[in-house]
Order: sequence, then C-alpha cells, then structure tokens
Amino acid sequence: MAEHNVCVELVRERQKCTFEVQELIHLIDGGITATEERREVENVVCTDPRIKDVVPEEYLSHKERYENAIRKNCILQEILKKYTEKRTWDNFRPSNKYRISSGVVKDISPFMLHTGMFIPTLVNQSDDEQKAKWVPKAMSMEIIGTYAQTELGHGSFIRGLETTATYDPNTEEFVLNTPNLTSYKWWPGGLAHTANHCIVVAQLYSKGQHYGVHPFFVQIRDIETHVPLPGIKVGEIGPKLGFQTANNGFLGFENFRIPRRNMLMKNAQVLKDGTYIKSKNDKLTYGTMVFVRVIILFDLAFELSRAATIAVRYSAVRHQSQLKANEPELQIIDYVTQQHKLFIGVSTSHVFRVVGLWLWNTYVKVNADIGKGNMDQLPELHALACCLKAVCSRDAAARVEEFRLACGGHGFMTSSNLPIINGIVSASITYEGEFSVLMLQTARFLMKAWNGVLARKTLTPTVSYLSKFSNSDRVQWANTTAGIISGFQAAAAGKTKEAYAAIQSYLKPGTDYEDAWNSASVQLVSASEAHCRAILCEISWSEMQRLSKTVSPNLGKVLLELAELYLTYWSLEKRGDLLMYTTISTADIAKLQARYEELLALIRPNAVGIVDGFDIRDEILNSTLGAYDGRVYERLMEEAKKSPLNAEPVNESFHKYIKPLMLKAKL
Ligand SMILES: CCCCCCCCCCCCCCCCCCCCCC(=O)SCCNC(=O)CCNC(=O)[C@H](O)C(C)(C)COP(=O)(O)OP(=O)(O)OC[C@H]1O[C@@H](n2cnc3c(N)ncnc32)[C@H](O)[C@@H]1OP(=O)(O)O
Ligand SMILES: Cc1cc2nc3c(=O)[nH]c(=O)nc-3n(C[C@H](O)[C@H](O)[C@H](O)COP(=O)(O)OP(=O)(O)OC[C@H]3O[C@@H](n4cnc5c(N)ncnc54)[C@H](O)[C@@H]3O)c2cc1C
Repeated sequence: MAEHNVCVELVRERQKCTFEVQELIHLIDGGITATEERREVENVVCTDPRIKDVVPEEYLSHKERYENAIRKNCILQEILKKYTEKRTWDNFRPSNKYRISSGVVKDISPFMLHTGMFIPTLVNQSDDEQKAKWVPKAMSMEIIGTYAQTELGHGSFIRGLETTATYDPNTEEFVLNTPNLTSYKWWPGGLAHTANHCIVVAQLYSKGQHYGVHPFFVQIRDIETHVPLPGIKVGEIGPKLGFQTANNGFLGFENFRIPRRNMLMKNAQVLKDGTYIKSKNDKLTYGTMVFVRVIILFDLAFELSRAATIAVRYSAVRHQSQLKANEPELQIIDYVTQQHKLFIGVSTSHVFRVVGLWLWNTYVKVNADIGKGNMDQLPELHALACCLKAVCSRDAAARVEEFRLACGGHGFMTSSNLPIINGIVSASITYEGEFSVLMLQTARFLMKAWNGVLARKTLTPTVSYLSKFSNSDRVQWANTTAGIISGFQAAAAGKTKEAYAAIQSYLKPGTDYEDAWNSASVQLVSASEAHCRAILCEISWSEMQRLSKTVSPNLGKVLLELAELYLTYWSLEKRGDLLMYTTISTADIAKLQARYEELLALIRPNAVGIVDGFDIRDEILNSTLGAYDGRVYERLMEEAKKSPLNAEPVNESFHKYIKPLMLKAKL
C-alpha cells in the first residue's frame, strides 16, 4: 500500500516493526498463493464503481438499505462466479476469501444463509440423486435458499418445533402446515424477500406415526414472478440490534404440498407407501448446525481482526493527556491500561483462527468416518463444537466491546464501524445454539466422561486429561506455559468433579435426575467453560509453537509472545480457579502479573505491524478510525458532512415546531 499521505504516527509505528509483515499475512492466509488469490478478488470487487455507496448505508431507510444490499450482493455474486467455478464441496476449506462480503455492505449479506447453511445442508443431507439435482442450481444461484428451522415458539429445543410435514401416500406428497401462531418459522436470514427456496425443518408424520424433525426442500416463491406460492405466508420480522440487511423472515404453511422426494433423504427416508426408514443416527439431521458451529470460529477470528485493526491503529494515532508535565500528549497506545484493552483482543483473533483450523480438521476426519458408518467420534465433535462456539462467541463480543471502549467517544460513532461489528458478533452468542444451551450439551458429555473416570475407562482424546487429575486435590503449579495448561486442566477436572457431585447431592429420594441436573446447571456451565478454556489454551499454544517453527525467527518470536499473552491473561483472569485447584501461590500470581506486563511491553512496538498483518483493506474495514493511512480526524469530518441533516443550514422543523414553541414561551 502507498505510504504517501499516511499520518506520521503510523509511519513511525511501521518503522519500529521487528518482523516482515508480508510473512505474517501469508501465514494467516495459508500461503503466498492464497494471499494473491484473495487480494485479486478483493481488488476486483472493491474497485468496482458499482459497489461504492454515495450515501452511507446507515442513512438509508430500512427498505432502501435492503435493496442496496441486494443490488450490491448480486454484483458480488456475478464477479465471484469467475473465481468460484472450480470450487466444489470436496475442496471447500474455510479461508479468509469470503471476508469480501464485508467490502460490499457493512452489515450482513441477505445471501449469507444461502451460502452458509442452505448449500451445506443440501450437500450433507441429500442423497446422491437429490444432490445432483439441487446443488448445482444452488451453487450457480439459479435458486436461492435459506435454512428455516427456528419458530416463534421454539429455537433452542428443536424437538419442540411445531411445523408438520404429513405424508399423503395417495399423491406421494408431504403436506406442510403451521398449526399455531407459535409454529411460524421466525428468524431465517434471507427468508423474507430474498429466497425462493428453503430447507424447512418439520415434524414428520407418516401412516399416523410421528418420527421427529426432518429437513425438507421447499420452494416458497414463483421463480419468474417471485410471488409467494399459494399456501405460503412469508414476510420480514423487522429491525433488530444488528443484522439489519440480513432480511430475516417469518414463514407459515397452509396445507402446502411438496413431492415425497423433497424430503432430504441421505439419512432417513419415507418410501412411496409411507414406510419410514430410520437414520443410522437421528442426530445426523443436526449436521448443518455442527458444520456452522465449526465455521463460526473463523468468522469470529475475522471480525476480531477487523475490530483489532481499527482500535490499534486509532490508538497509535490518537494523543490524549500528559503522562509527565511539560511533555507532549501521549499516543494512547502507550498507556499500559490501553495495551491491556487491546493486545488480548489481537491475540484472541490468532487463537480463534488456529483453534478453528484444528477444529475444522477434526470435523473433516469425523465426517469421513461417519461416511464409512463409524459414528464413534460424533459425540466428542458435538461436545467440542458446542463449547467452542459458545465460549468463543461470548469472548469475541466482550473483546469487540472492549475495542469500542478503547476508542473513547469516537468508538461510539457508526462510522468507526465498531457498533456494526459489535452487532454482528453479539448475534453469534445466540444464533446456531444459544450460549447456555450449548454449554449444557458439553456438560452432558463431561458428566459421561466423569462416569468413565470413576469406572477407570479409557477416555476419548479431548477429555483424557480428566483421569490425570481425578485423585489429587490441588495440582502442583509451575509458572511455565506447560504449567498454565496443566493448571487449566486441573480446574476443569475439579469443576467437572464438583458439578458431578452437585448432581448427586441434589438426587435426594424422589428427585428426578433432570431436576437435579437443573439445580446443578450453573456449576455444569462453569465446568464446560473451564474445559473449553483448557482446550483453547492447550491447542492454541501447541499450534502457535508449531507455526512459529515454520516462519522466520523474528515472526516466530512475535507469535509466541501473542500465544503466551493469551495464556497469561487467562491465568490472571481465572486466578480464583487456579487458587482452588492448584498450588499456585500469591507469589506465583505476582510473577504472572509481572510477565503479563512484560509481554505487553514486548508486543507494543509491533502492535501496528501485527494488525497490518491481518491485511484488511480499508473498504473491508469500513472505518473512519482504522484506515491504513490513519487520517482519523479528516475521515470523521468527511463522514459527518454526509449526514442528510447537513444538506441545509436550517431544518424545516425549526419553523414548524421550535419557533412556535419559543413564541409561546414569550407570551
Ligand atoms: C463448495 C461449496 C461452497 C459453498 C458453501 C460454503 C459455506 C461457507 C461458509 C460461509 C460462511 C458462513 C458463516 C456462517 C454464518 C452462519 C450464520 C448463521 C445464522 C444463524 C442460523 C441459525 O441460527 S440456524 C438455527 C440453529 N438452531 C440451533 O442451534 C438450535 C440449538 N438446539 C439444538 O441443537 C438441539 O435442540 C440441542 C440443544 C442439541 C438438543 O437436542 P435434542 O433435544 O434433540 O437432544 P438432547 O439434548 O436430548 O440430547 C440427546 C443426545 O443427542 C446428542 N446430540 C445433540 N445434538 C447433537 C449433534 N448436533 N450432534 C451429535 N449429537 C448430538 C446429545 O449430546 C445427547 O447425547 P447423549 O444422549 O449421549 O448425552
Ligand atoms: C441474528 C440471528 C439470526 C438467526 N438466523 C436464523 C436462521 O437463519 N435460521 C434459523 O432457523 N434460526 C435463526 N436464528 C434463530 C436462532 O437459532 C435462535 O434464536 C437460537 O437458537 C436461540 O433460540 P431461542 O431464540 O428460541 O431462545 P430460547 O431458547 O428461548 O432462549 C431464551 C433463554 O432461555 C434459556 N434456555 C432455553 N433452553 C434452555 C435449557 N434447556 N436450559 C437452560 N436454559 C435454557 C436460554 O439460555 C436463554 O437464556 C437466528 C437468530 C438470530 C439472533
């Protein structure tokens, strides 16, 4: 990027950097070729004049904003065709390439669910014949779809969904119905006015029997006219905290008929005469949710990298207050409290990316096994995906909020883009499985694992550490990274043991297990969190160590500093747990604190270089505070001038309302 016009602070920061930024960029992308391919797509999209907004999207009406998002995302799809035609599901791998949609609209694309859930469900839940018929059409966008599962009355409890699909053997069709107000589909992205098809998750009935929830491929609008088909009631659910352009919708059915073969039949089937063939495992119907929970980690890493870039660059440009009398005002990044707010967020983005890749590889392996009929690893994958999605989304939202606060008043401006990123990340705590609900799923797995510990069974890999800590009360502490990881595992084992004991203690005569579970559930969530933190620490440290050996020593050192900062930060945050479950002393904690402050100082000179390493184009950052050139104040004023209120010196409301008010006051 050109260095002219870059503010002096950022020029100086970049000169200080001790490693080669390009090397970090290639590492994050997964190689030089990946960087080149990503940049090529970004360059074509971001320089297309049709993509540039004259009026910033936040000034548009709700309706205009949607229409603008559709217009620009259609242009994007057209451009992307050239780059994605060789893409098949088999070579799909999460990458930073899809970040390009943030360069098109600031908020969420109305097509997100088409790519993120409609296609993955068709690929993973259809049989071969169905796949051959539907997937190419969806990939080329001949049909546009979404994933309609949640209803007004039920989101978390899928078994409680009310939409029915009743098989009629006379016509070989399913009849879809929305029996109550609470059975309306509610939330699906793109459902309102974008999609003409959707996956509908409904309760299956055949031959008078109920077989639970299954996915169906349903056309809801006419392909030519886009008018909702007879028997379909569809619309938009209205404004939200974020996701304004996601086009979330509602959907109801009135005796709406679809062919028998529109039930996705890879796992379970209904034969012509209505005979039901059971799936090998009924949880395979939930497969898309597992896929998305895995992918969400990459999304969070990316959103964190955007927020980090904005807040770190701004903190280098912004001067405020004097540390010493008669000296110039400090760059705010030099206040150690500011570094404390910023650097953990930067390091968390790296942690989520590397743990996300590890989880993705686990997902691919388990799925391959499932393909061969081996379901053994499915519960472990589910437990991992649940707690990682839950904890990482909550952490990411906390970090984005901290980045916003770190930018003071200007962080509150929509033009900083931090409020929009905040909305995007906050939503992820709820969608695709609400935080507590997913944490309790992992807790179920932990309780079973603890039964295994007690029965001296061999445990599956991600919980095998539990056996190591089952007997000792307080584990020997060591102030090393290995010691920290071991400390986190000890805390997870201790909390698992206590949650298990709490259930037993609530299991008085006459008490159901479920009630005892509910009574112990705060402890169960706490055990899940501790387990997840142990995994985040262990995997991120081993992955960052491995990566540091593949790059130059200067970059390797920075990667290890970031990874160690993550471990040290969380040791200090969770010092209470460590005091309970390890022999850590107050002197050890003081040493950790000193090391933490040392790490902040070590990272400080490279801070701008590290966020430059995320390589996020200005058009994708969308921020007055975070642009590469650091012209913060100029951009804030340029954006303020775009306010429609500034188009006229006196607003008509003065004559209509204020003046009469003032006149009345005189009387
Ligand atoms: C080339 C191709 C390229 C193109 C494409 C490439 C794509 C590229 C990507 C593009 C970027 C896109 C980025 C993403 C953006 C996405 C945005 C998303 C927006 C948001 C979408 C949504 O928001 S969409 C709705 C999600 N809505 C939920 O998320 C409900 C949660 N609610 C539950 O998920 C269940 O309701 C809940 C609680 C489990 C209980 O389910 P339940 O009652 O049936 O089960 P129980 O609790 O009774 O448990 C009974 C036993 O089942 C076990 N089990 C349960 N689930 C299991 C499972 N999944 N797998 C295995 N095992 C499972 C459990 O562990 C028990 O095991 P055990 O008995 O042994 O203990
Ligand atoms: C921005 C956004 C986009 C979405 N997109 C889609 C989409 O494209 N398609 C789709 O189908 N859905 C979508 N959803 C819906 C989403 O998946 C659900 O909102 C989510 O699964 C939570 O369900 P719920 O809203 O019913 O919450 P509830 O389950 O009603 O949760 C409310 C509270 O009850 C608690 N609770 C519920 N059950 C339990 C339990 N068993 N134990 C303890 N506590 C419990 C929760 O922890 C929470 O505190 C979207 C949601 C959002 C916010």
